[in-house]
Amino acid sequence: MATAETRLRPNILITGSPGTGKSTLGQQVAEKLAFDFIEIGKEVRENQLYEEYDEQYKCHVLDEDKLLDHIQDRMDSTSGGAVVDYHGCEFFPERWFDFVFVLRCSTDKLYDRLAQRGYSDFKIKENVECEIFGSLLEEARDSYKPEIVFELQSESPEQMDENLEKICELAAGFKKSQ
Ligand SMILES: Nc1ncnc2c1ncn2[C@@H]1O[C@H](COP(=O)(O)OP(=O)(O)O)[C@@H](O)[C@H]1O
Repeated sequence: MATAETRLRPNILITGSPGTGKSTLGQQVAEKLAFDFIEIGKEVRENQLYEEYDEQYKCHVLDEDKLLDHIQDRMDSTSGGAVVDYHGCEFFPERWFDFVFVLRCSTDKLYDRLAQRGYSDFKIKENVECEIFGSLLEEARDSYKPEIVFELQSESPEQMDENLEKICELAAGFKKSQ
């Protein structure tokens, strides 16, 4: 079972409210570093890692145990190099991640992005409120050591580029900083 001390490459978690840009940025980070991109939503859908369907939210309810079992070998591997994207973080084993990035976005921009996705008013409101309260940042700070948690604004393409640079720089310094 690998830890930060034994992993050859860092494992990276990109979290934040839905619509903040996790999958767009995660894809770019994984490509630039030649890491594996683990998009949790996609893994859950493709491998039926869910319980019942939630009519109100129009989505399946994640089965956390099934998901953790499903990605465990990749996350515990000594080679590391996983970029994980999910709008939650407290149920992952703490040892899995060397860096946790929390994307943030203003509520008006987030509203537009979620409306463009065709989300219901109910679902938009829930997600925008989650962003207003900074729920994901709080969850990340409660779940991981403060020195590995980074808050990143994700409102413009320029910020997306800056975030990509910052993550790649930190990943490159991973072993040096141990
Ligand atoms: N920094 C950004 N600047 C401008 N548009 C962005 C930014 N980040 C994401 N977007 C756009 O917002 C939408 C949601 O992004 P996405 O990566 O799917 O979010 P998430 O994975 O967090 O749900 C997409 O249309 C994406 O192009």
